[in-house]
Amino acid sequence: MPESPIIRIDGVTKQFNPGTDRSVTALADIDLTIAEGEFVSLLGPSGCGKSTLLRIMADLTPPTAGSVSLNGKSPATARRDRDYGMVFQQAGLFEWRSVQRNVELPLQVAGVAKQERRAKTAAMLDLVRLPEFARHFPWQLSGGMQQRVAIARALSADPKILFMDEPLGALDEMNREHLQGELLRIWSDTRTTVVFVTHSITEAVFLSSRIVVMSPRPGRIAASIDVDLPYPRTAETRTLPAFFDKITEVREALHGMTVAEDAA
Ligand SMILES: Nc1ncnc2c1ncn2[C@@H]1O[C@H](COP(=O)(O)OP(=O)(O)OP(=O)(O)O)[C@@H](O)[C@H]1O
Repeated sequence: MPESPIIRIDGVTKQFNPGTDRSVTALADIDLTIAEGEFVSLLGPSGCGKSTLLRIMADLTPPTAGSVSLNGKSPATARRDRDYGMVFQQAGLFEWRSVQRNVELPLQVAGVAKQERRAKTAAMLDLVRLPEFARHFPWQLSGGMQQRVAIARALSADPKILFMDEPLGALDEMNREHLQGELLRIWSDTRTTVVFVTHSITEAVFLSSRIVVMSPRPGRIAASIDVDLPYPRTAETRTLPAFFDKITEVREALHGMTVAEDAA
């Protein structure tokens, strides 16, 4: 366990609509620590609470019990200090703003002067390899390019942490694999800590330094699996026996848990 984790989750439980007949316990007793610079994927069956856990970390919904600390602060303070950025399945760009003006929006909200905003935005568009699209509008870009803009926007204020909720889930397979490679390059350039929600075992193994496997509802942590494949990972990584072995190990962790639940 990391000594001074950048993310610390202690005893988090989440109940929706408590005390009503629509009450749902989405998460139970989650303890998790994540060290600076890790790339951690949350993996588990649909409805196990992956998004809910991410949303609790990102101060989008409060836990019913337990606590979260980000960079030593409460999620609300970390949000104010722009310690984290967030990317969702839909890029969520503002259609009436150019790419440049989408990316600079968090800096504008933070009151950063125009010249500095423009310089930072240019650097971010270089990072995601879209420098020539600064003046385009979102509708002029492919889905994959829109997601790159969303990543540039999430990183524009230099957050220490990047929360990603199935950010590549809407892309076709080829685009998705390409963006996985790009995401690892961006992660290695920025050294941001990434927490990534996905349904895909292959995606989790390719990207992550560690995979946290969650059990069906109520979501609990069933396993934490280190992915010791060396970085940088490339198309060749996908052909290695060690890659397939890790996929099998993760699949068995998921399957074992499902069988145990079925037997219960
Ligand atoms: N706002 C809400 N009100 C009531 N129940 C909710 C709410 N949000 C989520 N839930 C329930 O909490 C459980 C966990 O949902 P969550 O979206 O976190 O799961 P998930 O693992 O991310 O699922 P998926 O992989 O399908 O996106 C589900 O049973 C869901 O129906």
